[in-house]
Amino acid sequence: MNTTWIIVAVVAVLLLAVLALVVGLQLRKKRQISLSKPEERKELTREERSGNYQAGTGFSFTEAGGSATAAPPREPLPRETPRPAAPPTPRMPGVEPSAEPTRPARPQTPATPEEPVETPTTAEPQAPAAPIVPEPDTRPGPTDDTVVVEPAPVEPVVVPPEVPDEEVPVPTTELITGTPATVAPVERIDPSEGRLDRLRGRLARSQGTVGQGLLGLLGAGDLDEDAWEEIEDTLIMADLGTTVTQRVVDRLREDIATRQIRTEAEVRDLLRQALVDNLHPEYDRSLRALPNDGKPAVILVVGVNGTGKTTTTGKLARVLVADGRRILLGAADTFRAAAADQLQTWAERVGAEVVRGKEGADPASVAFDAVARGVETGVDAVLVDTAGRLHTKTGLMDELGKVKRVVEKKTPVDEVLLVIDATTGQNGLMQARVFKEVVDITGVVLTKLDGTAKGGIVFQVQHELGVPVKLVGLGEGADDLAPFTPEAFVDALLGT
Ligand SMILES: Nc1nc2c(ncn2[C@@H]2O[C@H](COP(=O)(O)OP(=O)(O)OP(=O)(O)O)[C@@H](O)[C@H]2O)c(=O)[nH]1
Repeated sequence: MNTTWIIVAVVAVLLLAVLALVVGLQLRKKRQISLSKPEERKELTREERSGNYQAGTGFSFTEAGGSATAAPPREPLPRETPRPAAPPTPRMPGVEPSAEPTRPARPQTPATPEEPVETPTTAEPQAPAAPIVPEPDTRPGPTDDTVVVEPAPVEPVVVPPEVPDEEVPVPTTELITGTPATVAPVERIDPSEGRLDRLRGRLARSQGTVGQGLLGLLGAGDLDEDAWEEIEDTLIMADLGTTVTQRVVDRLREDIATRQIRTEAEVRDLLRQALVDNLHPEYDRSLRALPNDGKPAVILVVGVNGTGKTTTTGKLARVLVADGRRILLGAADTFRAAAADQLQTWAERVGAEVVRGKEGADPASVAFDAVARGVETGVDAVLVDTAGRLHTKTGLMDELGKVKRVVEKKTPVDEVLLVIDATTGQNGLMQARVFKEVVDITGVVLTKLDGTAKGGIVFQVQHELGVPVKLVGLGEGADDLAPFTPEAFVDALLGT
């Protein structure tokens, strides 16, 4: 009897062990997702391999109006992205690509900038609280702080600042030369419409690492914990940051589990959608660059040294001129004379006036004069290029705040565009945080996307600050500026 019971017990234990083993194996299998490879993998075309940053849209400009404020508060991400309506197609003459403008050669050292000596932080900088002592001016002509330069200068006129305010520097003589009439552009400008199409391939390097890495992992077959960890690492390496990375991965895991996804193509679609949705396609990315109520739109271009502010200002001027707009450029970078020269070259090429200050002049004064001049001459937009400044230097950031406040004594600032160099990665986010606090940025221009294997900083800046990326720089060429669209960016990233 006893022996029988023992045999029964042993058999029962054995049965239980086998059962546990089977259940364990089933559970493990469930956690792994096997993707079936498509029967025949379609060979990518050359264009598809080359980055594919290709939205067929043009730039979107809207009327100026009211003070520049940051983007609308973030809302919860929609699960399905509604395709945004195509922005209105700008008026464009049929023109041909132009050559790149000549500019003074200078070393490109964004990380270690030629930075002005910081002004004292205790008091608001007074007129010319010059960071450097200007060289004695031996040139003939005006000795004042601000001049307007035109292709064909005429009789000088005196234009005093209109707003008596202690913060508005009151120069003794403010000399402005030139007439408001602009001349025809000296060169042809690339049409702005469909520009992304023509710039396809510039993100090839990004695609090479991020896109191929992710799709390689997702398409490899079993998606176990190790694979998900690798996917996370790839996203973090691409500068998406931990929060956005987690959101993307969680979303992917959930979708793959609940939607019975089994093919590589389906996973690719899910990845694309998760990335696009995390780029806030709902944000308004139009530029307030059109006049309102007879007053020009005012755009301030800010950022740290060497990110591409002057180049972006020049490129944007070209887009607006190509769109039939009259613009005026303000060279409020009074620290680096070459920057004002550079802007003047851009202005000459598009036939725009430029108001520039002498080296060491108060940038707020120059910016004010530029805007006053633009209002007086009835241009459509005034683009003010400011000096590069490290976000860590309080004095310089205070100076920038003053520039905006002073300009607003004359007319509201409609856009404050922060130019971020995409190659600087995480640092770009820190810059954005500080600049947003000081001047309430309304949009980001992400430059040098053509030269980086990352670019994921777009996700972080938008996610954390709620500020839309509005434009991207995709090269040094005069027309290598394009509107930012989330779908095109993700397609370029994934190489689809
Ligand atoms: N590859 C590439 N280079 C760019 C892009 N945008 C600007 N650059 C280059 O970056 C360098 C710096 O550009 P600038 O426009 O002088 O930069 P900045 O911010 O005005 O410089 P500071 O006035 O010194 O602060 C130049 O060599 C530009 O040609 C871009 O989108 N792609």
